[in-house]
Amino acid sequence: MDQSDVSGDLANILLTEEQIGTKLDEIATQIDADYAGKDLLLVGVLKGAVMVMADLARRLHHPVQMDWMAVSSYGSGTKSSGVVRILKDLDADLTGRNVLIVEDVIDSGLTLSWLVANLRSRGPESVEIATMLRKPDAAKVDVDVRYVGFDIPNEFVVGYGLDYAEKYRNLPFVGTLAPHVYS
Ligand SMILES: O=P(O)(O)OC[C@H]1O[C@H](OP(=O)(O)OP(=O)(O)O)[C@H](O)[C@@H]1O
Ligand code: HPA
Ligand SMILES: [Mg+2]
Repeated sequence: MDQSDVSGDLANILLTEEQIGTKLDEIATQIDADYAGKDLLLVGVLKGAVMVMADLARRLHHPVQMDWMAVSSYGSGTKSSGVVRILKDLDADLTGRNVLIVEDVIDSGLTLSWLVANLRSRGPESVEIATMLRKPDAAKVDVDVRYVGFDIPNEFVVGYGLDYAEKYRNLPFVGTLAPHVYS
């Protein structure tokens, strides 16, 4: 998709590519310190976390393994259904592992609270969360998050992995959509 094709669809740019990169540098430094000398398995949640996983993992000075899960609660809409389905499970056995879930956004929190409980039941040493975005005003359940990029307003956002009806994931920044896109 040529980005000029979607520029008319955006109402506002919330986070620039540069702001995202600076924040990832900070989070990577913290993760390196917190997991020094420890095994670490990064679990990316498809598809939204692809960008943050790729950019964060490359900033770590730490030997990590990477695995992926696909769960879906949003389908093609802008509201969580609250029903989480596993579309693709992990390949890795979590027994005794330090797991860091990597997410693009925590909105209602329903996906992550379900996922953390699911992964904790598999016998890991630890399960923590790193998310690029969090919407405090949208929280329906409390989720304990170790690493947060940005707390953002309760608006539907796209870009940097986040989609609306599978579009806009490849934008290098995070923005809100113009109202005409929804109608
Ligand atoms: O906190 P919640 O309200 O549960 O929302 C967060 C989840 O919703 C999005 O995934 P989505 O189901 O849209 O799948 P996708 O990553 O493939 O777009 C996002 O990537 C999170 O996984
Ligand atoms: O704001 C959002 N944008 C895209 N996908 C999402 N999934 C949960 N919240 C969002
Ligand atoms: Mg989505």
